[in-house]
Amino acid sequence: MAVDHAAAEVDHLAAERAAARFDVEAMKIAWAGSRHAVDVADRMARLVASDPVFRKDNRTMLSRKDLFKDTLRKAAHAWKRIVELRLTEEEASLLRQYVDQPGYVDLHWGMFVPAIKGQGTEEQQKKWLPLAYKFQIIGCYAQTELGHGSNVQGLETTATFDPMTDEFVIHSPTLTSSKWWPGGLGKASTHAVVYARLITEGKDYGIHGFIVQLRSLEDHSPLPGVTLGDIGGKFGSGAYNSMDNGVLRFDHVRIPRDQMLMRLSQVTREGKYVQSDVPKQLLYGTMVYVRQSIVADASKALSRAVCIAVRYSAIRKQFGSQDGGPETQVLNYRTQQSRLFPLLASAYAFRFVGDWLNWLYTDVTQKLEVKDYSTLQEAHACTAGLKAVTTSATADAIEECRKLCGGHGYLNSSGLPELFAVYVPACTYEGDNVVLLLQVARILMKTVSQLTSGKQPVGTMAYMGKVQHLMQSKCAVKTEAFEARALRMAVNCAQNIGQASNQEEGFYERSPDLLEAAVAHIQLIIVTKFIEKVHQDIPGHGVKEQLQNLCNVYALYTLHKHLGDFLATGSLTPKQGALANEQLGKLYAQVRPNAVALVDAFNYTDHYLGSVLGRYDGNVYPALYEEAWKDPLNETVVPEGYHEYLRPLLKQQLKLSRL
Ligand SMILES: CCCCCCCC/C=C\CCCC(=O)SCCNC(=O)CCNC(=O)[C@H](O)C(C)(C)COP(=O)(O)OP(=O)(O)OC[C@H]1O[C@@H](n2cnc3c(N)ncnc32)[C@H](O)[C@@H]1OP(=O)(O)O
Ligand SMILES: Cc1cc2nc3c(=O)[nH]c(=O)nc-3n(C[C@H](O)[C@H](O)[C@H](O)COP(=O)(O)OP(=O)(O)OC[C@H]3O[C@@H](n4cnc5c(N)ncnc54)[C@H](O)[C@@H]3O)c2cc1C
Repeated sequence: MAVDHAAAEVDHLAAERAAARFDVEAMKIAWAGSRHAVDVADRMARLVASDPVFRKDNRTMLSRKDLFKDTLRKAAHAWKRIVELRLTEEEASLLRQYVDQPGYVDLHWGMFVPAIKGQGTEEQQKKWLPLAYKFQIIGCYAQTELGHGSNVQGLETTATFDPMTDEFVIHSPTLTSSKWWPGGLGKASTHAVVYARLITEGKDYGIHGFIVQLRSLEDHSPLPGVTLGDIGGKFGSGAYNSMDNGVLRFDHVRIPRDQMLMRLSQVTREGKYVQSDVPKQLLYGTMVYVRQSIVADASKALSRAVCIAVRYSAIRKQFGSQDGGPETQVLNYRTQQSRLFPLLASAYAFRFVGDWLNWLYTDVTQKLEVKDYSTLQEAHACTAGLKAVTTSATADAIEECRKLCGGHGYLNSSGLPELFAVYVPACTYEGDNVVLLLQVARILMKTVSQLTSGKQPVGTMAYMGKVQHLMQSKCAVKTEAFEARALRMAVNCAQNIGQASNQEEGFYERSPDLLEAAVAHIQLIIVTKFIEKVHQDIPGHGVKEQLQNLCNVYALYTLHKHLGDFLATGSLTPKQGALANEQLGKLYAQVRPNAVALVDAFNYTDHYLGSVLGRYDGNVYPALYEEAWKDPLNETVVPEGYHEYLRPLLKQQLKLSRL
């Protein structure tokens, strides 16, 4: 009798869900942060999923032009719904997230508005923010240039004050000074916050922000002296190609003096440069804000990929059939578990560290308001380091999830190729990950150098104050091993740098080791924040136990992967390393029956997941089969080009064979 495999697969997910040993509804709350957060996210996700304008299953088949127009349409429709339904800021931001298509609105809300809020005076905020809030202007963040991105101090665009007219003259003096990359700039934005070298009274005062109008509010044409366009197609189909990353050149464009963002410093009517009594690093505040939100996004992207891979691994069967019975679910293979479960644990780890980072950011912002700058360095180190570590891990993990799904993972309909293509630039934008880790390393070296002077490190560096203990002990406790590893790596670097002829040369020579020391420090933060989370009161049957397991998986997997560091620094013995690996195997066995329910707790709709492999109902094979027929190539049975290229070839071969 023929077996209906498709029906059997659907039952399989039901069986997986029934086998879970914890309360999934309670885990949804632990993941989202509160009952309210679950409810509002659920409502917004369903609103988007049920609206045909937000359809995205055909996205990878659209031409660039159609894709961009589709993005404009979705953004306009989203705004219409936000206004009609009088959505709150929280609801509106979730709605945009679930629309799930990069576009100019991300930069408008994510960078243009925050830049004005952070760097504009109250008066400037009063003038510009209402326009931005009502979409009477569309803004982008124009910092990076063709020749300089990482090195912000190296930007070349100039803003020269003209006291005769009380204006700044914005100019692109070279090809390499062309603004290059800003999202939303290419086709949509009417305005930009432009970063340029401020020159007044013949002196260059370095990089400052200016609000510059780029396009007419009447017909969207570029204003005189402004040349701009899109920089061209990007990696992958669909993916980030919905975004109009742009190029922009200025030919002596004049703006009123009061369009310089003047919260951090001012230029007077006479052209005098006046520095406010705030640290100049606040110029980088928008980047700090976005870096912390990128950490939160890492857990979203990673959890989507993991959700697809876990559900599909429960459906997919290969080998192991006994007497014609069913084959083995690939999720039962130990290798599949050892590749997949650390990624599941990382999704939870990044979620919780992201929540903590959001708290830290809010705390720093409140302190800044009362001119307390004491935690600015901590905020910079944590946002930069966590952004780098979580995005690199997530990009690698999405690709691993694609491989975990075998051949079908390579199909666009699996959702994984597009997810990877959209996600991978996060390793570069908002600070190249290596450049950001080197910032963390600089702060680590500074902290180590201050240890001898008796200055007690604070915040996430506080563990370095236990230097005497951590440099000597063998570590029995997990966190202590992570602390010892991070501290010893940093101290080793500092000692090696100390032997160089000068500090900068030493830093340069030792930069590969410094990167690893920075990663070790950041991984310690992630492990610590996960442990702190599981020590909290977490309601719901079995929820705390599951999170404890995942926390152990994350810590032991990280330890296993970086065992070389732990052994080389003497933070663990080889025997401890082997025991940790043994323990990891046992933990995977505990995760196994709960895996499907643990990804259900992310509470993603099929629309948001965008994957035939990750469908909630597990009905993978009929969906894959159906999806294939939707490809434009299948619109005709005989392909276009047959008469031109295939038929003559085949006829020719036929003639030759008759000879
Ligand atoms: C919810 C909404 C989210 C929406 C998000 C939408 C996502 C859309 C997708 C993509 C958007 C992408 C946008 C972009 O990419 S915008 C461009 C981003 N560009 C960068 O990130 C550039 C990276 N480079 C830098 O940040 C800097 O150049 C630098 C690497 C930090 C070096 O700067 P600089 O040369 O000035 O500084 P030094 O290294 O000499 O350091 C001097 C001291 O300053 C301290 N420092 C540096 N940065 C900061 C900071 N951000 N905050 C606080 N302090 C900082 C540094 O530690 C030094 O301190 P010291 O005490 O030693 O003097
Ligand atoms: C999709 C996307 C969207 C973007 N959106 C915006 C936007 O909206 N607005 C905006 O202003 N910009 C935007 N950017 C630009 C982005 O911020 C920069 O690309 C990023 O900061 C990296 O800078 P870079 O391109 O100059 O890289 P580079 O610095 O040229 O990096 C090249 C290589 O050099 C290495 N490197 C650089 N400096 C050092 C160093 N000191 N030590 C060791 N190695 C080093 C890097 O690790 C990297 O391997 C976007 C970029 C992308 C890809």
